[in-house]
Amino acid sequence: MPHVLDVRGLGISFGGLKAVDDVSFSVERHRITTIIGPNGAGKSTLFNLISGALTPRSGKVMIDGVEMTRDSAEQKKAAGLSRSFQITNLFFELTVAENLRLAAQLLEPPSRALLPIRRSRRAMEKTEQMLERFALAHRRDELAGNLSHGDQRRLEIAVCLASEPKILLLDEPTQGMSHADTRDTAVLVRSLTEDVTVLLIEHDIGLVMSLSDHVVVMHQGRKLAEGPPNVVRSDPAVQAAYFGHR
Ligand SMILES: Nc1ncnc2c1ncn2[C@@H]1O[C@H](COP(=O)(O)OP(=O)(O)OP(=O)(O)O)[C@@H](O)[C@H]1O
Repeated sequence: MPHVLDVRGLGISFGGLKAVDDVSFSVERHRITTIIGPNGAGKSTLFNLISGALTPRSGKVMIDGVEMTRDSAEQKKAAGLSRSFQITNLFFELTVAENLRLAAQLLEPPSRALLPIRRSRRAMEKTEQMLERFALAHRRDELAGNLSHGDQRRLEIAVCLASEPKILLLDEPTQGMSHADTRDTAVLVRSLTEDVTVLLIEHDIGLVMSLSDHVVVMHQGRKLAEGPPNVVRSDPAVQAAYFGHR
């Protein structure tokens, strides 16, 4: 079976700057792979190249063995790649349940996509499932805009999952969260791997070490190292570049 995501020799430059330079790695199914690296290392650019927000100058992006390097973000989404970035997938003026139903509507075949949402049984069932799983059932009729920041981030992840993607790209899911919310989100992200493969960008090194199955270290646009968290952490090159000491 092919890897759910394969990145081969990916590169892009901005002016003279090689923001991502010849980066290759594979993502194993149902595991958590985390991209780390100092500010400006190229993590967000790499995510943009994978998700289709940017088109690479060189290299390949394969989803489930199919080359999709130059496909748009929408095409990649249809192929099962979903990206959560902060809370940008939410409609603040709709309720929690409505946000989920809209996303779950994508589960319907195109011929049924224009049915009134209340007649879409699959979307309704998925919505209920997500409300339970993400502990948002008691807030189902609240406007998304009125939720706490932590609940909004949780709803954002739920919305991404409601369309049953194969792979979920999470960009700093705990940024700006309280200690308690960070802990809850870590538990939640870990539980997601039952259904989906997770690719993360995360700065909180404690979280990276406890949550990741596999870590890819970026530095100045290049892949500096990759491996299990404890192996990567003790790598002298990573120590020097990322943790700032030798
Ligand atoms: N659209 C752009 N135009 C020009 N330069 C860019 C653009 N996007 C990113 N860069 C540059 O590319 C490099 C990599 O940036 P990127 O945002 O990918 O790093 P990062 O690892 O995500 O950093 P951070 O942790 O601070 O978010 C940086 O030097 C950045 O200034």
